[in-house]
Amino acid sequence: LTTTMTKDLKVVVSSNDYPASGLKVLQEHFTVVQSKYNHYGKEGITENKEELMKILPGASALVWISHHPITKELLDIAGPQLKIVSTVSAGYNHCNVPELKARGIKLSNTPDVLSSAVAEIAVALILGAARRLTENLDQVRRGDWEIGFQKTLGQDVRGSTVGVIGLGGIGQATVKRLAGFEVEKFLYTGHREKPEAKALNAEFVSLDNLLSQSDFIILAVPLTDETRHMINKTTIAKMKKNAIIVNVGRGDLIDQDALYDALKNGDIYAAGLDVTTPEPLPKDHKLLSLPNIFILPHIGSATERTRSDMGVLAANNVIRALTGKPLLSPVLE
Ligand SMILES: O=CC(=O)O
Repeated sequence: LTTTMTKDLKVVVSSNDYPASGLKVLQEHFTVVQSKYNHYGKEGITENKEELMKILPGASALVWISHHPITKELLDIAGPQLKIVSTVSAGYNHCNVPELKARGIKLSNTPDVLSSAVAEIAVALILGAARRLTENLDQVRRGDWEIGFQKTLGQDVRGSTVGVIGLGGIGQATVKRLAGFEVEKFLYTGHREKPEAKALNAEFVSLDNLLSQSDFIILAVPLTDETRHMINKTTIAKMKKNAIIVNVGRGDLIDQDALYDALKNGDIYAAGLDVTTPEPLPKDHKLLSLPNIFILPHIGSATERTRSDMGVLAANNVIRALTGKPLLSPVLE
């Protein structure tokens, strides 16, 4: 297909804050219609939903910037010519894969390009939780510093055992970054042993082993029916008392009621979360009443370079789908 032919094809971009670099790639090939609204912003979901209802009909591709679900209704409104949903995220738990599959619609995501940025946030969460940054920042903000040698003491990463649940791109990038912290031992668990683990000095163990041995437990798995609430009352009971849980995957990997109880009762030491349920977390949510939790507002991939790379990859997947070529990062094809 030549560009003049593909110019007849309509590509819908679901939000007004898609990176300019990605938009430029799309506009060279297609007629791009972009929503005036941001899924997350003040304008909110309702306005954007109405806008999408207006702009979706006739779309050949949908570039999806949000974790709001891809519903049957949206797909019906788009129409049978829709060839691909290109989600600008690594996670695709919001994409209704069975429905896309049933309709023969392709799905792509943006893994790998975000692994280092998300790993940097995993390191930030580790340090934030271990060094009690929530409490310590509070002291600075209040102008009421605790004085003394044995004040709010934290935990070392040096000499610790770090357990990674899900040694994919993000898990591997996190281990690489932590290598300089003099970690004693890296463990990981997942469906199968990973060839990359050898070079990282990471040992494959069962989930139970990882839970009972790790000082830091890092969640870097996708959210699926299998992983939903994998951190719960039962699995927390297997952890060490000084365990620190870090989550850069999805909020629903953790049963937050169980996490709250464990942090409140001192059954584990702390948690660092970049993802929660819901997002945004209401400011009166009970998790925010805890001193031993360090929460960030889902900023894992939120750097200029990474978001731009994600935008361009999503655009290139659209080009490939609409010109009959294999996707660069397929989920479904
Ligand atoms: O959460 C972010 C992503 O899945 O890319």
